[in-house]
Amino acid sequence: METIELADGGILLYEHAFIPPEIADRYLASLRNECVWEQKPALFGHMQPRLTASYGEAGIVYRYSGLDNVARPWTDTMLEIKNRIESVHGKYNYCLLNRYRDGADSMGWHADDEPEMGNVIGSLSLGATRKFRIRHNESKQTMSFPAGHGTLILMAGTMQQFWKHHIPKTAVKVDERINLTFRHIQTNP
Ligand SMILES: O=C(O)CCC(=O)C(=O)O
Ligand SMILES: [Fe+2]
Repeated sequence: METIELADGGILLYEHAFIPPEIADRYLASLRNECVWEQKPALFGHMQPRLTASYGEAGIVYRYSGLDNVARPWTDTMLEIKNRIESVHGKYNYCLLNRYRDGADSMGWHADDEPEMGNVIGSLSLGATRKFRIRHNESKQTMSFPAGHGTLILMAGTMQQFWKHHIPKTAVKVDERINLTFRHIQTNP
């Protein structure tokens, strides 16, 4: 595990082959089949350029960009992945999954900085390798990390306050990629 200390207290932990390839193959196949994948609306009448799915503990709703994402119950595959990531860092009650069907699917620059969200996000990538890019809000310093089959990226510290991240489109012909972001969403008492 590589620890990258970012400007202004952001922390990024990176491990390229966190999950061995045979196990990552099994996770990818299971998640493609067992998740309920949806394409959700984005701003200005567009649709998000990817598919998503929401899983977690009962009663968790993750709101972002005006969308309510109600968690479906954890699957066995997700619980297995969650345990592996928690053994490194963090404690999670929700997972947002993103499925990038090809190089035209992407995720724009954003921070996961909703007030109810914990500062630790555990992100596992499966399938095609895509670039995970981060950029400092003020200095615009940019870094790029290859997110491959079994790569773990943990975002922690103040990263969501001072940095944004995204998955750019690519003109290179790439296969499908599934990413899981495990989060901790605070519930109202
Ligand atoms: O696909 C990725 O690696 C990034 C996903 C992400 O940033 C998010 O779900 O908030
Ligand atoms: Fe994100």
